[in-house]
Amino acid sequence: MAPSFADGNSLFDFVVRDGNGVKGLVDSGISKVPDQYIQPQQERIDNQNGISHKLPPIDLSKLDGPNHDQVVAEIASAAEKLGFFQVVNHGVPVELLESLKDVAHKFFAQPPEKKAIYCKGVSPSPYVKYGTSFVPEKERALEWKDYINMVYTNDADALNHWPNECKEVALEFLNTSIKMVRKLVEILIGKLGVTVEDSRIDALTGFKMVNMNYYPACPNPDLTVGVGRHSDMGTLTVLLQDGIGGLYVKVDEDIYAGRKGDWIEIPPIPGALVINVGDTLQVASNGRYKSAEHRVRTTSTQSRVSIPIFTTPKPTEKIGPLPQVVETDGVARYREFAFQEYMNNFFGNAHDGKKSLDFAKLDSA
Ligand SMILES: O=C(O)CCC(=O)C(=O)O
Ligand SMILES: [Fe+2]
Repeated sequence: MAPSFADGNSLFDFVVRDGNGVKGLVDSGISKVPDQYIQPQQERIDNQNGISHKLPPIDLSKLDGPNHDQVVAEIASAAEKLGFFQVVNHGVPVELLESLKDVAHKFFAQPPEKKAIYCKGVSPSPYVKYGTSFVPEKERALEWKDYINMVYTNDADALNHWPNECKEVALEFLNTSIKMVRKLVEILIGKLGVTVEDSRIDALTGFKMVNMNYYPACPNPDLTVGVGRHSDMGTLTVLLQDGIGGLYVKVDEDIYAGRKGDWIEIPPIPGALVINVGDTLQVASNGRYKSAEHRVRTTSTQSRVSIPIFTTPKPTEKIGPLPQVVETDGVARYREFAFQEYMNNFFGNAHDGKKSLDFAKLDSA
């Protein structure tokens, strides 16, 4: 029977506090979205006008052949302009991508009480958190998304702490992706004209987590968002999306004539992974690479899953523009900060586009 949410508090308690999530809300039999999910007009996503990102995915196997330099140039150009690109032949087995989507669906199909054990404050592990929306306490309108977040420290911890339903596949995804991430960061740092020892690459990617996002089918997709406008806080994100679509990126540079400020869809490509630049890489490159503002639409017909790996510095790491880049540019556009401070600011506010970067911006930015 559909629960009655006489006031906003009881809905919040049901969805957030008791861990039923949006999935629980939909399963309770609602026929329209509750007011708490209705986005202000300017945040709603009109999918009629969207254009699709037509650039072909970058074939990473070509890094080992005669076209190495051209592929390097494509990667750097994508990171400078859109901050988003797709890759194939990335070293992550394609069958693993299928298993990941399956286990994500299986995890969220469990009864709420099986997932709620991982809610913030009660989770048996500091490495696992299940939740809904982004920071529900701070949001004007909630996001139509449930998620599980798994922090990586080492393989043994992951196998001991992460949920049984998904730990093996999620760990293999992380371990195979991380090799590609290191290669991409090396390439991007190299293209800045900087020689950075391995340790600096470790510093930029020393903290890793895997999320599984679940977006239930939504009765009013035109009123809601799956994820609101934001950029990711870390260095690079590797994202597996399923075939449903709905991931949009804001065009910041004039890469599509006259399209600056528009949103373009990153279309699902079977076997491909999506890579996007996060705020940390924008800061480290002194603004040369762009963290991409992105958001996710909901659909009325099917539930969607996505599985991102976030690579970020360790919380204790000091982050700022790389000194050699500042020297070349003649100006530092961002200040130095401990990454923990950046995280506190990021998770202390609702999603609001690229506002997260204001925390580090200097007047010269
Ligand atoms: O679901 C997606 O396609 C993107 C999710 C996302 O942007 C995030 O989890 O930060
Ligand atoms: Fe994101």
